[in-house]
Amino acid sequence: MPSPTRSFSPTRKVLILGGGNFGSCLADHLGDSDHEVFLWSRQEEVVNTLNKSHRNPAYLKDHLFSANITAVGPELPGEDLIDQMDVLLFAIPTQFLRENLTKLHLHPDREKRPLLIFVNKGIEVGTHALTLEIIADTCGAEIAKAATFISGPSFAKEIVQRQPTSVSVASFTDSEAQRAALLFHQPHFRCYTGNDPIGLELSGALKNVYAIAAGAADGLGFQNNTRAMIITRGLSEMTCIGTAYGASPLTFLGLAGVGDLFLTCSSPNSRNYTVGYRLGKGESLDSITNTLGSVAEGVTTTKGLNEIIQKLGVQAPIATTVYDVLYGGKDVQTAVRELMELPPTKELDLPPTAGGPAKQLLKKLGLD
Ligand SMILES: NC(=O)C1=CN([C@@H]2O[C@H](COP(=O)(O)OP(=O)(O)OC[C@H]3O[C@@H](n4cnc5c(N)ncnc54)[C@H](O)[C@@H]3O)[C@@H](O)[C@H]2O)C=CC1
Ligand SMILES: O=C(CO)COP(=O)(O)O
Repeated sequence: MPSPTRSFSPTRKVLILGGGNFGSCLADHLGDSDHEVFLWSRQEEVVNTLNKSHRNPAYLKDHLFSANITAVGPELPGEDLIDQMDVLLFAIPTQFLRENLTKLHLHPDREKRPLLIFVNKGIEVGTHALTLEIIADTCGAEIAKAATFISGPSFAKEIVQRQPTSVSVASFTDSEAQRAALLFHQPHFRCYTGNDPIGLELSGALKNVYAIAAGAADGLGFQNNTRAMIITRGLSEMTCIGTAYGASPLTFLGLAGVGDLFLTCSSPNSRNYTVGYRLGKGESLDSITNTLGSVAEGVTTTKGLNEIIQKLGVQAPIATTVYDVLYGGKDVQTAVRELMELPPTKELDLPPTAGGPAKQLLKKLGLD
């Protein structure tokens, strides 16, 4: 039974960039809490239909959206709208974030610019940058330091039905994480704050790769033992990669880590799991991505992650195998057999934390 909404934050003007499943869902969530919400979509039909009938014709089609949402687009909003906003929330897939951030003009002075929140879960192809680094490159270190990230087990489809849900909210700037948490916090949507945005970002991006593996195992017809193995060994790999990167290993035990890993590895509602499932059934990657109708960040993240794994020199056999299946022409059956034939190893062998890519990123942000 959904609980009533309560405002933990005064009414805010919020612009959400990205009118897909998650952007629309969060617009609805904030509209329901009486915030004044603007939702940017680059799809004209989405803008017109949302404004006319509070329906999104492309995503979450069955849902009647909050009347507190005004859709804008298809052009990216200009300073006239942005300057009025208290909050900007980015729900744009990671591969398109840089091109959009480059076009926005944000005031470097904290008092003169909105709170910035990012909810995408991926690693940029080519640069293998996290979102923090994309923000630093496009908007500068001061803005990246104050950016806030939300991640955790949260299917859009279930949030709009007000099913009890919890997420992690992280920023290097505690006050910004608190503000974002209060904005979203509701009796049916709990927010927990933290100060390891690098670990939180890695958690959200990496779990998508393991969701592809779990889906593939289910598609091949394997059952519960196999899925539990992939989730647990996936968590171990995520923690090792994250620790070598310079994140806190504890972050991977939170909602953004094991919470979201568990969710997306066990549900056909996950696009990443679905990609894996269809691969396991023998379909080609091109055919799957051309017909999925929505983004599966794990497909591109697998590429960037593979480069990160090579650079860090950590052992991550499941992630490496997903890369070989997606991009190396390895068939799924052979991939499973080869993984199972690996010699025994220690269950958890955490690498040292010092000196990973996080150190360079912190230096770039002036936080070293
Ligand atoms: N759907 C979900 O339940 C959740 C999604 N996320 C994350 O949120 C992000 C967005 O995901 P969804 O909304 O689900 O994806 P989606 O596939 O439903 O929608 C993608 C949106 O991106 C827009 N888009 C495509 N190309 C673009 C470009 N060049 N510039 C700007 N916008 C562009 C599309 O028009 C569409 O509005 C992803 O990183 C995803 O991992 C995070 C938590 C939950
Ligand atoms: O991240 C998600 C829920 O937390 C959504 O997962 P998918 O992108 O795999 O659908």
